Amino acid sequence: MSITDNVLSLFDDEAPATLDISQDIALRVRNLQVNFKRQKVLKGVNFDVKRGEILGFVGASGAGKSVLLRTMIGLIQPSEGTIEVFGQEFSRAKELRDQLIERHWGILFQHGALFSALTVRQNVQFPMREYLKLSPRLLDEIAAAKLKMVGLPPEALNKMPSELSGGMIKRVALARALALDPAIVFLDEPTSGLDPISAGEFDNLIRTLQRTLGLTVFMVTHDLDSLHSVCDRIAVLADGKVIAAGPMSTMLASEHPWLKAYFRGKRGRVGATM
Ligand SMILES: Nc1ncnc2c1ncn2[C@@H]1O[C@H](COP(=O)(O)OP(=O)(O)OP(=O)(O)O)[C@@H](O)[C@H]1O
Repeated sequence: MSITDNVLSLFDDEAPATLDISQDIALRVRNLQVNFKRQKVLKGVNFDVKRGEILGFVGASGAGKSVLLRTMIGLIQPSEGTIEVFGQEFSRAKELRDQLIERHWGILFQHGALFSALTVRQNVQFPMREYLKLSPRLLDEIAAAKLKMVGLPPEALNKMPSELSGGMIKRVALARALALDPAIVFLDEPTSGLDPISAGEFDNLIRTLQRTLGLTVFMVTHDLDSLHSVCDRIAVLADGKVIAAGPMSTMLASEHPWLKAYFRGKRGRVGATM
């Protein structure tokens, strides 16, 4: 039995020593409800994210996508429901088990959320310093490797976030999200604020990383191009619930008024005039 096993057993007899990331369902959300005072934002959300897929999550502005994402990563406490990460219930997990689960995911917040007083290198190394005990040399080597992975040159390592373009900030934030070799990545509007070419390149990067690293990706997005080009499946949030989930072909075939307006409306690819 390892030291981790022993410590875990002090907290909870049934706490696992490791997370079984080979399970088919990476994330399972059931009857998730979130209330703010009298406002019910999530009214019983149900969906799965399969291991290795990119799930795009859409919904009208204010529908509750950010609330859902923040609840899934433990920043908001749900009033009801469960979130399972590779079969382990996250919402009721004890502190140490939380860490066990959090070790397996990376998060890219909407605007990158880099630490402005830290260099790119320090930003990418931040999660490693928090969770791993590595030599400074190894930390530097890993930071350089992660940066290369997201298509940035080694010169970027010593830059401050204020010296980076919006696209570079997103890439550094992605490198930081990948720092702990996560199994799951949460992306909050990854292409927002990028020009169409940079957004397309970022989509390709996500797809390439998902394929090469076998990542599971949960992505909140308004970007129809991303939904068409990188998402394996799409889930739609409306009235506090998931009203549809499936591949793009299912979305395009739906006669639900909101889905029709969103995917086949003027701004959708099908409805767009050249
Ligand atoms: N901390 C909070 N306290 C109270 N209400 C909140 C809080 N966070 C979000 N809300 C409310 O929850 C609802 C959903 O907000 P949320 O930001 O999740 O929408 P969204 O779908 O992400 O929208 P957008 O696409 O515009 O980003 C909104 O009515 C918002 O005002």
